[in-house]
Amino acid sequence: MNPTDLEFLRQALEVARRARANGNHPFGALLVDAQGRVVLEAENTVETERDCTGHAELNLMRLASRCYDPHFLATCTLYTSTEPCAMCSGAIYWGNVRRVVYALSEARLRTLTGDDPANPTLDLPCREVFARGQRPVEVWGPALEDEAIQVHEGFWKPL
Ligand SMILES: Nc1nc2[nH]cnc2c(=O)[nH]1
Repeated sequence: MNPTDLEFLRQALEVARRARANGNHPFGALLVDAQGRVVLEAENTVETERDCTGHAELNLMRLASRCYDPHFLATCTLYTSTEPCAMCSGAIYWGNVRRVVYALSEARLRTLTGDDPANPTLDLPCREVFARGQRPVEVWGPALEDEAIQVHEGFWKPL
């Protein structure tokens, strides 16, 4: 990880703040090419689209595979405000993105969401999902967790 990675992670936290302001869960993701250009960004849309698969990273990968070919995607980095869940890790893998940088870990997210039925955390580290694939995906994180937690402050309502 380098200082540029931290800048892009902070941008992903901004996207997560926007998702929350737009009535969704506080998650956001960015796709950045090898020249350091942000080529796509996506918010979580679970509430407004009434779509249980509307996670930020899955929305990003759906767009990415429509807009770009897999050779290009292999040169990009996906930045996300929270570690990708198992579902999103699958989408990242199938889409051929080879580098992921995340802020908040899934395990730390679980300490915030507790037993809130809106987020029954699937606590499976993305590294474990990627390790089962046939092609490597480099993963960096957690990073900036204290900043990442702020985006979730007061959002989740554990029973
Ligand atoms: N990383 C991530 N985790 C989630 N858990 C629930 N929704 C999301 C999402 O959009 N992104």
